[in-house]
Amino acid sequence: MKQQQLRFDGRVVIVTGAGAGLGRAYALLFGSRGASVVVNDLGGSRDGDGKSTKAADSVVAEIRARGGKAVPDYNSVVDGEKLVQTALENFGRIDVVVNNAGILRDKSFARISDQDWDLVHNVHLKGAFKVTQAAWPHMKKQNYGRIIMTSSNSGLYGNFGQANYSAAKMGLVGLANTLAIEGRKNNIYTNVIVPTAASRLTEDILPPDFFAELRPELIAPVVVWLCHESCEDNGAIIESAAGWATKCHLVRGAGTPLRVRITDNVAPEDVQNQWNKVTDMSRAQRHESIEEVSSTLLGILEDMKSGGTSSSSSGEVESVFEFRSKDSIIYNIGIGANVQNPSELKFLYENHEDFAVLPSYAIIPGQMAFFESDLVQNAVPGKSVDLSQILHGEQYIELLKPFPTSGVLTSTARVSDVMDKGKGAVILCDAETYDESGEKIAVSQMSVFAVGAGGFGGKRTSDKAISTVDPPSRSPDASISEKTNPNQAAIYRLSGDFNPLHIDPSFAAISGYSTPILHGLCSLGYAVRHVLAQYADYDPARCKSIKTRFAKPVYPGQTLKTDMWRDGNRIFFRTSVVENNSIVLTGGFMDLTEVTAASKVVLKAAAADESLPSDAVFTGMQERIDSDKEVCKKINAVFVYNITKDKNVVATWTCDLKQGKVYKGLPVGGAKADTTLTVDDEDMIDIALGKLNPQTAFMKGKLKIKGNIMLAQKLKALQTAAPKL
Ligand SMILES: CCCCCCC[C@@H](O)CC(=O)SCCNC(=O)CCNC(=O)[C@H](O)C(C)(C)COP(=O)(O)OP(=O)(O)OC[C@H]1O[C@@H](n2cnc3c(N)ncnc32)[C@H](O)[C@@H]1OP(=O)(O)O
Repeated sequence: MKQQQLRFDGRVVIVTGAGAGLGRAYALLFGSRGASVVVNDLGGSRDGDGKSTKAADSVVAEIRARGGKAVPDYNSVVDGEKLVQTALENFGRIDVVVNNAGILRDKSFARISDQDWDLVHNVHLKGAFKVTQAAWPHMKKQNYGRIIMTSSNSGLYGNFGQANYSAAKMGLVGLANTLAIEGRKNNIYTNVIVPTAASRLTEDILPPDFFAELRPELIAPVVVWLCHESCEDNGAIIESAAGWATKCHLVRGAGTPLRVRITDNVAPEDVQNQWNKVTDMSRAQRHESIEEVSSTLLGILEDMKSGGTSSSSSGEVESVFEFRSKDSIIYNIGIGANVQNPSELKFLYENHEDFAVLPSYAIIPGQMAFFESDLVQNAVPGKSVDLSQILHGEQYIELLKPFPTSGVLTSTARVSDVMDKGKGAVILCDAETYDESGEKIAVSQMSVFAVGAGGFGGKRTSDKAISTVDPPSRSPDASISEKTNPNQAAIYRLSGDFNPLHIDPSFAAISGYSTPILHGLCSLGYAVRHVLAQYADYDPARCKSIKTRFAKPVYPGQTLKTDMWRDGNRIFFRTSVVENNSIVLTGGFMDLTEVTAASKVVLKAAAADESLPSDAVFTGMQERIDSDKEVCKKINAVFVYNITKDKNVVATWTCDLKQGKVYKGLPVGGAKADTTLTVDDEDMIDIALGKLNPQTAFMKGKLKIKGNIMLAQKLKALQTAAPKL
């Protein structure tokens, strides 16, 4: 379909300084689009001297020659009401004002005379004010108006020799900002154009070949669009040149408090200490209004009143983590995986049919995001956290999918809260990790204990903290002991935590340790292996979530003993150092997923199914049913698994864990992987318990099927009607 031409029939447009250059190009384009144009030009020279009717007349003649409507106006823009009068007398209304007229009086700052200053300001700033103000009541009355202010990169960025011009041009931005607010309710929109054009103002300033590409005709369409009734921008600054255009914004950094409490004063030294944060633009943002800016200030004051939380901690960073099979193996060795244990070969050999990375590896991408940013360093209000004094305090990880052994993952990370523990601060570091398809695969929370960063008047507890859980009071159900290698920290650090605390004796001494200590995540990795060995047949896919507190340091070479208690799918654990009997990991638990037994059966069946493509992938439970897993857990009955190729579901299995049976649903070739069944919870339970026929549920409108999947096939799959495996 052909796009409709943007027309201005019945609209009256004033273009100031329209005798040449940009103004002429605007006037001609408006004229060709049906507008009645007031071609204003005083006919003066580039620096504002002299007068002539020639310039305006010739443009009017051009417009008329092309069948358009135009009248000349020879007034100075400072007499704005006269220009508007010309419009009203000739065309009876005024709809659009393009403030374009301008002159130059370039001199280095010291040489600018009062006259140079006043003339430039008169034409650019006062002229725009006068013409616009004269048009304003008419626009208000008709409830319609479009205004353009012309600024310049000289204003936005400054330019040697143009102090008077730069100031006027930036003044026009301020004028437009406020007119955009005042005119909004009357449908009067004001925008700013920042052109770089070949004009008589720039002809001997720009290099000739560059100059040739800066035709005003390439900017005129941008201005004309901004003035059209269908353009909804108001208060925008649009830069354009050479057939290119972009929006510009003023932005503001995240900033930082210069004092902790509302009762504190600010000394110049406080400013000096915080200067890096004051000038940090890494989290700069555009603010839409003065109200928005004021309300952030109110929030900061509220923080100060409550003794300071972390207003500077609201930022989020994104980090990309690329890893290969080799990195997975190095991590597995780093947490003690050992070829002498045949069950662990799959963690050390990339060609093993069950090659896998241990599940605590899912913590690493999120942790790397914090290492790469200064989120932790800046988290405590009024202080810069000393990174030589941080300890890993606690860790939580939840795996939403089995973790891959290689790939490119993206993590988002933020400080979610900061607690003041007196002698230290506990910084809650939350992260989410996504795979290449954008699916969230892990959620983590790292607590960093910043020794010496407490006492800032913050709160002691946080509802955002994920709690540790004490084990049952009975004796452990099982225990595994294992000696770590004296090189354990030296190996573990190759997985990305290069904190010298774990390798450099002099650095460890500064932190008060006799020798470098083991990474907290290394000790945790040992405990994770112990739990998997004891309760999950070394299957990392069975790990759903892990939590622990690092209560005391561990030294490489020490023996770690993990005591474990089982309560359903929750395994509590506590780890101690055998040599000195000190408890080093407390409040630990690992939640195991229930469905893995069924997954295994499905995988085995899929592998034996010759009708499936050899490169089909097991993608786990269907998305929707996965999100209903609490329901599934309650009934312990039905899970549906998909086998996928190229993101298309090629086969579905249904597992009835209660009956211990697995059925193959009919292949549903062509269905998209994100095709989902949605069932409300009660019905899901009833269907799973066989009380409700899915067909009936569907007929009652309770079972909805989205996507292009064949209905009958899908229902059959859910009914588990296909032959048993
Ligand atoms: C930029 C990226 C950042 C990446 C960070 C990770 C980088 C890694 O390289 C660092 C590491 O791996 S360090 C090695 C692992 N961690 C450790 O060895 C720390 C061991 N823990 C300790 O020494 C103490 O618990 C200690 C020193 C932490 C606290 O002991 P105490 O000072 O004696 O505290 P205590 O009097 O027992 O309690 C005071 C309040 O603090 C809370 N708390 C205690 N231990 C905590 C811990 N580990 N984590 C979180 N909070 C903890 C207490 O609950 C108490 O608070 P409240 O009174 O409100 O209950």
